[in-house]
Amino acid sequence: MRVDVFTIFPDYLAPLELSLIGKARGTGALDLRATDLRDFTHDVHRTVDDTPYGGGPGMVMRPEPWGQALDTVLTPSSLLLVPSPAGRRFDQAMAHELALEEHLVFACGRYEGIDQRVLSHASGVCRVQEVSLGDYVLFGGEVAVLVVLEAVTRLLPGVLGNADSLLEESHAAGLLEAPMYTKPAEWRGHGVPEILRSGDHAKIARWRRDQALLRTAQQRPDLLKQCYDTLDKRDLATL
Ligand SMILES: COC(=O)COc1cccc(COC(=O)c2cn[nH]c2)c1
Repeated sequence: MRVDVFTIFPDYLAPLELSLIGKARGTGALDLRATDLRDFTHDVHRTVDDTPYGGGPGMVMRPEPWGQALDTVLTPSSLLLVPSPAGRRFDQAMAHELALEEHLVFACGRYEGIDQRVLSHASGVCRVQEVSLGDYVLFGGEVAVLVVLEAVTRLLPGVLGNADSLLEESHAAGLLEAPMYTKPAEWRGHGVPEILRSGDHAKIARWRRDQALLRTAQQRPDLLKQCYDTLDKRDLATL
C-alpha cells in the first residue's frame, strides 16, 4: 500500500518510524511518504493560509498549495482522506476497508480548515472521504493520521507476526476482548482464574467468550446490540 501525507508538520509523522509502521515499511507492505505542503507555495513566507471569506475568527488553508500538492499524487484509484470533526466516524470496520486500498492520500488540515473547493475539485479525480476520530476538535489532522495509519497498517498481510491475534482482539468479532493474564500466577495477592491454567482449551475458550460477552454488556451495550443476532443460545444463557 502506498500512502502520501501532506502536512505543514511532516516531522509530526516521524513516530510512525518507531511503531509497527517502521516494520511494515521494512517488509514493503507500506510505502509511506510525508510531504511538506509549504513545498507547494511560491512566496517568500511560504504562506498556506488566509482570512476567511465572510469574516469570522481564524484562518483558512488556501486552495492553491493544496491543488498543486494533490496534483502530484492523486489518480482515479486514490482515496483522499481528510481528517475532520465533520467526517465519517473511524472504527475497526473502516480500518479493514482502508487496508484493502492501494493508495491512500491524507490531507492534514489546520487552522479553521481547508478551502472547501480543494475537496470538491479532488472529488472530480478520485474518491474523497472526511474521517473523524471522535467528537472533539484537534489543532490539525496529523494526530488522526497517526491513529488511522496504525490501525490500518497492522491489518496489512505480513505485518502482525501472529495473524490469529487479529481474530481475538476487541472489536474483531464485535465483542470486547476477555481479560488477559500472564506469569506470575500469584501477584500482590492476586491470583489468575484457575480455568486459564487448567489446560482444557474448550473450557478456556468458553470462559473467554463468556467474559467477552459480560464485559461488552457492561462496558459497551451499544456493541452488544449490534452483534446480538450473531449470539447463540449458549451466549444468551451467559447474559
Ligand atoms: C474539510 O476538512 C477540513 O478542512 C479539516 O480541517 C481541520 C481543521 C482543524 C483540525 C482538523 C483535524 O481534525 C480534527 O480536529 C478531528 C478529526 N477527528 N476528530 C477531530 C481538521
